[in-house]
Amino acid sequence: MSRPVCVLVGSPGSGKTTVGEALAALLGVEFRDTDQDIERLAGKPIPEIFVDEGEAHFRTLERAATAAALASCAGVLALGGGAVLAEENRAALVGHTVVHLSVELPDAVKRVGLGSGRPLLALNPRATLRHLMDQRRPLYAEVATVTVVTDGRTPEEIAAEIVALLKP
Ligand SMILES: Nc1ncnc2c1ncn2[C@@H]1O[C@H](COP(=O)(O)OP(=O)(O)OP(=O)(O)O)[C@@H](O)[C@H]1O
Ligand SMILES: O=C(O)C1=C[C@@H](O)[C@@H](O)[C@H](O)C1
Ligand SMILES: [Mg+2]
Repeated sequence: MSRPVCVLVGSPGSGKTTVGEALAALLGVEFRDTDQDIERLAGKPIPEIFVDEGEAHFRTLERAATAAALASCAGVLALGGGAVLAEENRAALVGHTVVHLSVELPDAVKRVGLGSGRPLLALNPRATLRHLMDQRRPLYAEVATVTVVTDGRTPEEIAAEIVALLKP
């Protein structure tokens, strides 16, 4: 059993993967991302899991991936944007250092763009993102031990702020 140095949560486009990689490099620790774990185990990209098996099945895989990563990651761990929806995942985060990367709609829309790879945002990304963010904001706040604002800032600036926050 090991525990992550910190766990990153936040909306799609908040920068969990990008900031997480930069943060792990600064700290000299491994970077782990449950979305990548799920894709590796399933042998296909997340959009294909949504199409072939549906969102409920993806959420089942996500609960298992979250529990496994919390128990085995000793570095920086990024969770999926929707992981906080599950009470089981929120309960599993108690006692961990959880950093909420906050982002407001304009920056989130710019970052997510019209790119592929985010099945929930395939239709009407702006309205869907607004709805997801309104629904999840209280859940990110519930699990977070610290919130870091990301709007208008580079991933490197954000990672450096987190390093400072993690110092005892
Ligand atoms: N602070 C930032 N400033 C500008 N662009 C950023 C910033 N953070 C991330 N990005 C860009 O936004 C896009 C989304 O970032 P990223 O994939 O890291 O988000 P995420 O939180 O991991 O999303 P998801 O929940 O979908 O996995 C990427 O193209 C990334 O380069
Ligand atoms: O916001 C969400 O619900 C998701 C975010 C991504 O990280 C992936 O976990 C998946 O595309 C679902
Ligand atoms: Mg990501």
